[in-house]
Amino acid sequence: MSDALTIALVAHDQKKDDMVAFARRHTELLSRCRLVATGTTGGRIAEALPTLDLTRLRSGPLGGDQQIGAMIAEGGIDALVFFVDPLTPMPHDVDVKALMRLAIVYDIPMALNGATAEILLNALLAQHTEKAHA
Ligand SMILES: O=C(CO)COP(=O)(O)O
Repeated sequence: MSDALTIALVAHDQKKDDMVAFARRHTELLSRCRLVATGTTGGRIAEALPTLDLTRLRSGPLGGDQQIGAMIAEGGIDALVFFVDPLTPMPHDVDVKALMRLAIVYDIPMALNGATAEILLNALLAQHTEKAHA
């Protein structure tokens, strides 16, 4: 799995069920990737899909978003799926913004809602399959 893609998965509390459902729908592709996730999101995904290769970082409000941002800056993340809750104020809003900002700075494919995440994952799958057959 040395050339496996590394995908970061993050979801705010109101979006965690959606993230688990998303991961379930895409278990086939995700099982061929390395996954990193913020703490609680990662816990929920690992509980539902224990066979995935998933590294849990700190919880978002305790630095998990920043850890993923640092990984992006170091070239360690190929795509970010971040299910954002736009209706709830967050104490770590600055961290959320900083993570999105770094994904933009480093031009990392970033999906912030379910519809875009579906398109992103399908595109990654097509790209990766193409590469594997090149
Ligand atoms: O708060 C988050 C992203 O900003 C997500 O963190 P958790 O996955 O630990 O809930």
